[in-house]
Amino acid sequence: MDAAIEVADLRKTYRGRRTGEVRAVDGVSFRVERGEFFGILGPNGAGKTTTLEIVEGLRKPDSGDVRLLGRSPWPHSPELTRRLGVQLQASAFFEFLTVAEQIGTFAELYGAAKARAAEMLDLVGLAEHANMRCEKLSGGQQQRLSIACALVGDPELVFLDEPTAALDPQARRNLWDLMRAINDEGRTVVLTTHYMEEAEALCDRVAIMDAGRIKAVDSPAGFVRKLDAPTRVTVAAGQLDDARIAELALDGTASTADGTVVFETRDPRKLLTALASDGALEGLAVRTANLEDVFLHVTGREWRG
Ligand SMILES: Nc1ncnc2c1ncn2[C@@H]1O[C@H](COP(=O)(O)OP(=O)(O)OP(=O)(O)O)[C@@H](O)[C@H]1O
Repeated sequence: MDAAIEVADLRKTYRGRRTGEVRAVDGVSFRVERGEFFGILGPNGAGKTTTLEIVEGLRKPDSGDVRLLGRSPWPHSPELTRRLGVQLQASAFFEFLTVAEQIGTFAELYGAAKARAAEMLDLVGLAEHANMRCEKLSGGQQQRLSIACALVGDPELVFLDEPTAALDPQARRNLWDLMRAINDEGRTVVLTTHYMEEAEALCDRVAIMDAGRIKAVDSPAGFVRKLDAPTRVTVAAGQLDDARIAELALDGTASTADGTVVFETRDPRKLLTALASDGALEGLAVRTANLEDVFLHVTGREWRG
């Protein structure tokens, strides 16, 4: 079977009078399998939206090739469009329409049944707001409505461009559940995000993007495993004397600052057992490497999501 997405060597340069030349996408290639939850993670301006818009067939690249479900997005074909669900970063709703009218318009465009529109509103938790005008919805509700509109045509491949940007943590978690459910139904999902934890929590594989390029692609766990970074164990100072700290640090490092002792070890189990038997667990914190450390390693830059 064809891959869900195959992208080869995409390039796009914007030319502005004030900004000069910006190489927004600078040789991007990747492949997404059917049924995958694929993330494109990168800071603001990395080129995620431009990449996604090209892949969706909304923007033409300067060069490069895109295949969606085995077909080129150009020229547009209704057969292919019907199999795609696109949620854009800034959704423009017809503000005078109600929620039901808005999604009804999308349902008509996709040739979907009225019942399907109601079902989607239910799925995203907006059924009781069906008669509310779109302009009255909160930010989170608008994001959910735009996802419902993207799903109404029952797409195989769903694109979500930073759907949780600017949402409060609770609304973000609710959307995570919704995105998981969409993928669990067998749909391929492509998500752009600048939230590390989001990519870590949702994606089967993540492409780390920076300055127009994809720097690496792997599963979140695979990235961290390959990094082979030590575990950082912190306890409150004052529970261990210097000699014991040095002894416990034998297979790693230890430093004391700001009232805490920080160990870096490759054998956290042994260290934690020793700390427990010393009764020195006050202020304990254990931190393993995460995608933030991976980003630093892969790009040579601190994460500034
Ligand atoms: N229409 C445009 N005209 C000129 N420059 C643009 C245009 N769209 C994007 N850019 C520039 O291209 C670069 C990549 O932008 P893009 O929006 O693709 O990145 P992004 O990773 O999606 O960032 P964000 O999270 O802020 O949307 C940025 O430097 C941006 O300023």
